[in-house]
Amino acid sequence: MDAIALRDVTKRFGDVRALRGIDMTVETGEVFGFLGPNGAGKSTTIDLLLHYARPSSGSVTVLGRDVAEEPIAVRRRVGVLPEDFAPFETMTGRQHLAYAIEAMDADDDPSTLLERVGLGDDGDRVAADYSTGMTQRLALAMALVGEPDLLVLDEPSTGLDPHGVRRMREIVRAERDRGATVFFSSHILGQVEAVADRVAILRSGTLVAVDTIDGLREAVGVDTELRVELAAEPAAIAPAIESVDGVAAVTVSDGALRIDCSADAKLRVLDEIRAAGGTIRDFSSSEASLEDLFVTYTEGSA
Ligand SMILES: Nc1ncnc2c1ncn2[C@@H]1O[C@H](COP(=O)(O)OP(=O)(O)OP(=O)(O)O)[C@@H](O)[C@H]1O
Repeated sequence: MDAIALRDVTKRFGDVRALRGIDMTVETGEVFGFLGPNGAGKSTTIDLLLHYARPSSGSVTVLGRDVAEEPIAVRRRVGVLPEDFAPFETMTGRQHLAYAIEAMDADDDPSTLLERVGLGDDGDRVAADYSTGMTQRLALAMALVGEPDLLVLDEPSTGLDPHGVRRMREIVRAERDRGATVFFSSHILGQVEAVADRVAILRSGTLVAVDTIDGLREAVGVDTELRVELAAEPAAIAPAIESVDGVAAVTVSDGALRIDCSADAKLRVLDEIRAAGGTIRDFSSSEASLEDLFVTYTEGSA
């Protein structure tokens, strides 16, 4: 069973075509990052998953159920961290959790959840007084109530300090290890890279890529820059490397070879240098950042 399946989903708001035919499957047990620039349609997609809004056309299946037909059954198995969570005026963090536990008919211990998200010392404070990051931690704790089969996290890192970001990542991994599926939206790319098994990139309501991070790098093509220092003159070796499969360009700078190549060509390049008689003193490689990939996929007119 897929955790999420969208089939030819469109969503219009008047003249705005927020989603333009989305086909996407999230497998059970994976951490799936949902990326896109502002206005791409991420929140709209999440609203459809949770039946907060209906698609203009197409079908949305979550945990094997058609969301339009069984919205309540679906929601009982889904933990949600909404983008715009605002605590109730007078309730403490602990009371928010007690409320969520009752609503989910679950038996979690509020103290354990508060500890888990790093609010162990603040559970009895009024949540409306929490800082942005603390509010986000509380929202995550509420999403974890009842060991949901699917976690839907909308921009979960918003407002978190580096400790909070790390804790969020650890919780996401722990939830995946427990068997849950995690679907989270973000435009903070490094965090997606660190934790997602696969990512989808949305641009102006259209999916432009669904792949692993490595797969995206490969699809974009030239993605690795190798710098190799040789014992002898590098220019003599350069022609031999140009013909290696996956190499896009070879240049000599500062007495070292600079090779632009695909990620899987790195070892072939080093082998070829040795085969051509070169002695490698040192080498380093830098890979295209997710930021570069994101720009590659989302820039230009829609
Ligand atoms: N209720 C609405 N009425 C009219 N237009 C809407 C509505 N909700 C969303 N839109 C439009 O749909 C498009 C997608 O918006 P959405 O909020 O899904 O983007 P997003 O990817 O979540 O962006 P962000 O990263 O800025 O949160 C935008 O053009 C937005 O203006």
